[in-house]
Amino acid sequence: MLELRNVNRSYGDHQVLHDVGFTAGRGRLTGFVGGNGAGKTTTMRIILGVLRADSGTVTLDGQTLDSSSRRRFGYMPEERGLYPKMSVHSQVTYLARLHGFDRRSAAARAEELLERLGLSPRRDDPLESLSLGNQQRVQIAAALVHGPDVLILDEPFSGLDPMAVDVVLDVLSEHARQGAIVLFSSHQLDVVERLCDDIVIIGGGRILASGETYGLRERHGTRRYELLSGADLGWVREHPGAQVDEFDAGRVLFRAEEAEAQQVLAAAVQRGEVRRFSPLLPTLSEIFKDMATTSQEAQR
Ligand SMILES: Nc1ncnc2c1ncn2[C@@H]1O[C@H](COP(=O)(O)OP(=O)(O)OP(=O)(O)O)[C@@H](O)[C@H]1O
Repeated sequence: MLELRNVNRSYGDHQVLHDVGFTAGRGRLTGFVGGNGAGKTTTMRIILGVLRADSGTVTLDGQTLDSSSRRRFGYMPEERGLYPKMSVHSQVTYLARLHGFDRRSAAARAEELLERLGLSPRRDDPLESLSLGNQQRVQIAAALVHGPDVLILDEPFSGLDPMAVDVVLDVLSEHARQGAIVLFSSHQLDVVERLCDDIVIIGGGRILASGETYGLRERHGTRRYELLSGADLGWVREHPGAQVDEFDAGRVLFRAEEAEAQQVLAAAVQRGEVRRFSPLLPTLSEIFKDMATTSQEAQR
């Protein structure tokens, strides 16, 4: 497990991280989300040891990190840094060689990753001739080349089309299933919601929430309910404790506490055939906006 505790960091007299603490577990995908300037990249750089924390600790399986344990890390930075003129295959092979693979296994490892990431047809093309999305896949191959124990990715999905998102997701999930820690930042909350086991939300340099994605959605906010009936549902608007968000004759979307929602359901059964009654969890995007607003208000 990767664990951060009470990590603080300032640039000059501007404090950008305030007692940041969270964990990222083995075998799981952990999404790190926050708005622009929230502190994601700064936190990731501290984990990687390229930036020092002013105070606080980062440990891996209980041990303080040093340069030797960090050799088992893979990193995909936000600013991409590969060789534009080199061919895709040579590039990934070269990086594998730097990590100590012999010539033959480096070439085989590169081949395997390019195949997995759908890049085989472009293996001999120079990086600069690839689309940005494909260059990004090469960057992911570069981060994975040595089978890292801890994989940290800054915005790995930005600029990828939905098919490419799925390809990359498969590769990352498979890597996590082999026992690695995979932590990545993303602005794409729909993607994070769909694919992450755990989530860490940061706002203004403070951790606003962390834990299992589903649990967070279950715990947070007032539930919404969708009710479909053969009869008109206009009466729900007058029902005490129910706040209607959408209404269209036989369909209503409303917010309510559990007890009131059950009363609405009972009343609907009295009035006609209920075709569907389903609680809807808030989306990550709704939770995130809510938390970001609350934290901005708290800091004013
Ligand atoms: N080298 C630096 N010198 C001064 N301030 C910095 C430096 N790097 C980052 N900051 C500031 O630290 C804060 C956090 O930045 P950081 O890059 O960690 O955020 P982020 O969450 O990664 O943002 P984004 O999603 O926009 O990339 C911002 O206010 C930023 O302006």
